[in-house]
Amino acid sequence: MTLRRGMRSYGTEATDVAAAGPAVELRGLRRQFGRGARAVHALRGIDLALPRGSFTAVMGPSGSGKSTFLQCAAGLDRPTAGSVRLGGTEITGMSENRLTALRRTRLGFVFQAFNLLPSMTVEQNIELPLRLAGRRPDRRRCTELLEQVGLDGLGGRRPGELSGGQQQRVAIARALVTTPDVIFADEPTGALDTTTATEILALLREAVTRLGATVVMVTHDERAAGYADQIVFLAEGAIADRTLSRSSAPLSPSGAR
Ligand SMILES: Nc1ncnc2c1ncn2[C@@H]1O[C@H](COP(=O)(O)OP(=O)(O)OP(=O)(O)O)[C@@H](O)[C@H]1O
Repeated sequence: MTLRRGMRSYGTEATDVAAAGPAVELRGLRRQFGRGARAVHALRGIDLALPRGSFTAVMGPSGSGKSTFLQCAAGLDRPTAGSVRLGGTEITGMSENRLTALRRTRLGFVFQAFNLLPSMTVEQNIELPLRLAGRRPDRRRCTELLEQVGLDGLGGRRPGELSGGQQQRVAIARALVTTPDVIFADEPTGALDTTTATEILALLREAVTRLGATVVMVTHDERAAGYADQIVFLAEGAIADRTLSRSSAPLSPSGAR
């Protein structure tokens, strides 16, 4: 499965000023649950900068802080300390309304359980982020995305009439529709068989390589992580290691290539 050429590219369209900076920048990120003797330090000071157009896998044992990392980086949870910049915008301290608006317009999400709305058609699911952001649904864009993810002609179906792999393709199209700064993927192949998982990972890889999308993916699966440019290993809430997965280009200390 490959993304077709001739697609809308990412990059300079919305935020030229910020375009030069990293897509994701985390500084001294801490997240503590509870207090005193019962405090759990889920994140203990994460420093990480992810360039635009990069694919990062986040791995680590159960309880190492992967979900907390994703939630804080995507503005779904508030860190106890530190800062999160997305597409050059500091989100720490943002009001809930502004955060919601930012998530709708500038972030994409792909979940293990697909999280499509069953009563809506495929096309309506893909257009949903545009509607929520108060933007006009764009039929041509939707058709283009359906082609890109290999679902031509299936726009009128409902999610229940699709296979798991097809549903995840819809979720990827939905994540791409707003041309977001970052796509956060949480175990996107966790519910899929090996062959289908490979197709979905190849699709995410191509969204990065050909469209210039930025993907941050939490996964337990080493093979899945192999599709990323780099793997960040968490252990007990800290970055224990970082390895380049596909490229041999060295990473600078700040994480930018
Ligand atoms: N809401 C919460 N309240 C208290 N502790 C929490 C909360 N959420 C997470 N934790 C704790 O923070 C730590 C990190 O949890 P997190 O879910 O981020 O790990 P994970 O690496 O995603 O684990 P898994 O791979 O099992 O999903 C764990 O010790 C967990 O018990």
